[in-house]
Amino acid sequence: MKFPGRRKIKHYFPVSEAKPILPTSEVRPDKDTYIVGLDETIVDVIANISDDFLTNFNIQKGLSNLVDVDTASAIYERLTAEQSISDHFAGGTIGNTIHNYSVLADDKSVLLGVMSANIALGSPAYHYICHTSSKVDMNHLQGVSGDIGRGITLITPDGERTFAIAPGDMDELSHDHIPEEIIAGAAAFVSCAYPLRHQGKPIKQAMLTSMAYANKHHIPTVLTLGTKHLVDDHHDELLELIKRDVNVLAMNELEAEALTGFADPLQAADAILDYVDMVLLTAGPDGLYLCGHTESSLKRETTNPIKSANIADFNRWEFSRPMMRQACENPIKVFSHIDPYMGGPEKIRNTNGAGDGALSALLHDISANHFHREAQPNSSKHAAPFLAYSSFAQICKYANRVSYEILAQSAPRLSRGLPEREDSLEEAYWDR
Ligand SMILES: Nc1ncnc2c1ncn2[C@@H]1O[C@H](COP(=O)(O)OP(=O)(O)OP(=O)(O)O)[C@@H](O)[C@H]1O
Ligand SMILES: Nc1nc2c(ncn2[C@@H]2O[C@H](CO)[C@@H](O)[C@H]2O)c(=O)[nH]1
Repeated sequence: MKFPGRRKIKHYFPVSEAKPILPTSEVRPDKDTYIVGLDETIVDVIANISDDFLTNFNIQKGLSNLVDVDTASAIYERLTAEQSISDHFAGGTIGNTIHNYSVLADDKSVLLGVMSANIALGSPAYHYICHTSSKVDMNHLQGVSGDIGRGITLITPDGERTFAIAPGDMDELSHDHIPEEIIAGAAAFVSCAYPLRHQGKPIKQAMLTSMAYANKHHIPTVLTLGTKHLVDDHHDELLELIKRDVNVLAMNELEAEALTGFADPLQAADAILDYVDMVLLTAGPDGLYLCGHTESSLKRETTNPIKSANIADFNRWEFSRPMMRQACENPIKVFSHIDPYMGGPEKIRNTNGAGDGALSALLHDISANHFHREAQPNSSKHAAPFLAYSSFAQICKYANRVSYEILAQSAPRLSRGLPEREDSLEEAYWDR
């Protein structure tokens, strides 16, 4: 486990202690610190196109559109004829998140989903495996006879990404295949709302079963919303699920508006905190918000400039550490916001996965807390049952920094961790 993010002063964090036995690729619930993610396994097929291309195929810009096999083939043929396919990457919003988590934490995660039982060279499954960290344990995937999903990722000249998803067998994950003991030993369970749009497909029940196991074993449950029209189409069902099963909810500002009716991210986050313990809300060029609860007697005041918007002085307590609302005697809401790291990269070619990157940083902080609590239970860090290792403000910095890296690499999966030492300008940023 690597230390999450950077800071001037650290508590003792036993990262360099040698592991007592030989490493294994398979997660051992009683020994390892890991997170579990459930996803539709999707390979992203990246192509640069014009805005007209989207209009011609009736694809809604900026969203994830489900397409039938014929439309997918027609799009694919056109892209091939125009030689506009630039690459194949492993994708899936949760696949990306746990891959990035494993790269950042340099530690294990478990992927639950399907995989083609017979993998041919150059097939979607082949690309998926090639582009996934070896720290992602794939021993619990369910074999299927067909292909995994293909997410045709259409990049318009403004850098915006739009998906045309051809599902293949990606939704065939059965609830019988969910390993309860693996979820029971995790630092967190993470999934996305996408399985809800495949009503009648087994993956929805597999996701609900996983969440029920996570709740049964008091494992923090994290859900990311996926795409705006999914929230519009499944609003009530989604809200019920969130209220019942979710501790941490992640989304962008469009999804937040669809869920709450508030276009203002802060008001939306405030409303969502009535249902969940913590909210990560990314807002593209406006940066990101991390909001949640802490115990009033443990709150810590920020030394950053105080910000006001629709909530006055909203970031006052951002140096507090997140807690589950239930664990607080007198819970207060805490709000933190950060502008994009260094204003964002000079040129953004592709915004795909920037939000997933922020979520993987948050998961790293949650699992680092789990790791530290197991290793140093008497540390003052664990005087109360905190949900994460760092303060809201510190996690914002880390999440923001990771999003920047995704934008700078123009790919949703990190090919390497963050640099050990940042250049002088960047170092000053961590110290602030
Ligand atoms: N145009 C931009 N300029 C600067 N930073 C940006 C820009 N777009 C995104 N970012 C950074 O990336 C983070 C996440 O971006 P965004 O809100 O677009 O995620 P998203 O829509 O959830 O993405 P995805 O669903 O593809 O993962 C932002 O909080 C910000 O830090
Ligand atoms: N699981 C899942 N991921 C998706 C879907 N549409 C887009 N994505 C992924 O979202 C990621 C970016 O957030 C991309 O890498 C896509 O693969 C979908 O329908 N289901």
